[in-house]
Amino acid sequence: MTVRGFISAKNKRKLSMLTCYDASFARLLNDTDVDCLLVGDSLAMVVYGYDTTVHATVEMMARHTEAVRRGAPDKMIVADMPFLSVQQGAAEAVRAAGALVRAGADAVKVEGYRGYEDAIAAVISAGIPVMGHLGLTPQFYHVFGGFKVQGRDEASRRHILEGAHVLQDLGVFSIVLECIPSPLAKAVTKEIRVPTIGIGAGPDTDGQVLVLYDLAAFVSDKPLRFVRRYAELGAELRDAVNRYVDDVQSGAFPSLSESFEE
Ligand SMILES: Nc1nc(=O)c2c([nH]1)NC[C@@H]1CN(c3ccc(C(=O)N[C@@H](CCC(=O)O)C(=O)O)cc3)CN21
Ligand SMILES: CC(C)C(=O)C(=O)O
Ligand SMILES: [Mg+2]
Repeated sequence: MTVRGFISAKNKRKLSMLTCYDASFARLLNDTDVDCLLVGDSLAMVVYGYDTTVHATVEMMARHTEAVRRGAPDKMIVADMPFLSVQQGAAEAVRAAGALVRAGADAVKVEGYRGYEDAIAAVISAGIPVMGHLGLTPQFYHVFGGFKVQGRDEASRRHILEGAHVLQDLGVFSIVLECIPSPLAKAVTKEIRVPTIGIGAGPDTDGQVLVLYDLAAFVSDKPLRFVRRYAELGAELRDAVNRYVDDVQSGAFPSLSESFEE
């Protein structure tokens, strides 16, 4: 899949995207049908254990993008522009986006738009495709007062609808819609020419994205409303670890065939 192919999928077939943060999972996902990998700044939470995504840095994103590219040579990769990387002017935004592309990304994703339209335009002018991201933009955690569904009041609805048009006019190739009411996601999807990718935005977007660790239930937290668990790998892995510990304690592991002769 290429950025061009991504755009032309609109009104033809649904797009699928999953987060990926390391080379081993990238190798696995490289051999699946998923259209696109997202090196999400959610890695600050999922991989590094922070409470929010504001802790992700350009260096962190670039290092993980390199790892994902090594593991998944054939997949389209989008890398998140981390907190404050587009808010410090166009030159800084281009520098950060360039670092992510040199690390192996095909495109970058930017949360929001208001106040940094110029920076988004500069990144696109530099030859780096940009994916927008509206609705629950987690980098605005401290403004929203938590991870809260957006687009429920008229001002927020208007901000999201306007934002979709502003981003389209700036030239983004796609827009992620996160945690907004389904009818609003449907309206945005109908109004704009580029594909929308939803997470917690209902069934009517042009595609869907999930965090791989959520889809596979690696962590046994209470599942978020918008997550479907396609596997229970967390429970399976915990069970495997406990069987390993039992075998170590009983001496059943390792066997002779798992050991070297003289
Ligand atoms: N593992 C993981 N999965 C994600 O989807 C994800 C991350 N991490 N980190 C970055 C953001 C944060 N996300 C979140 C986190 C929490 C809610 C949440 O608690 N949602 C409530 C509704 C909140 C409200 O509006 O009252 C829900 O019930 O879904 C939603 C999105 C989505 N992103
Ligand atoms: C949840 C997706 C859209 C994201 O931005 C991330 O994983 O960082
Ligand atoms: Mg993100």
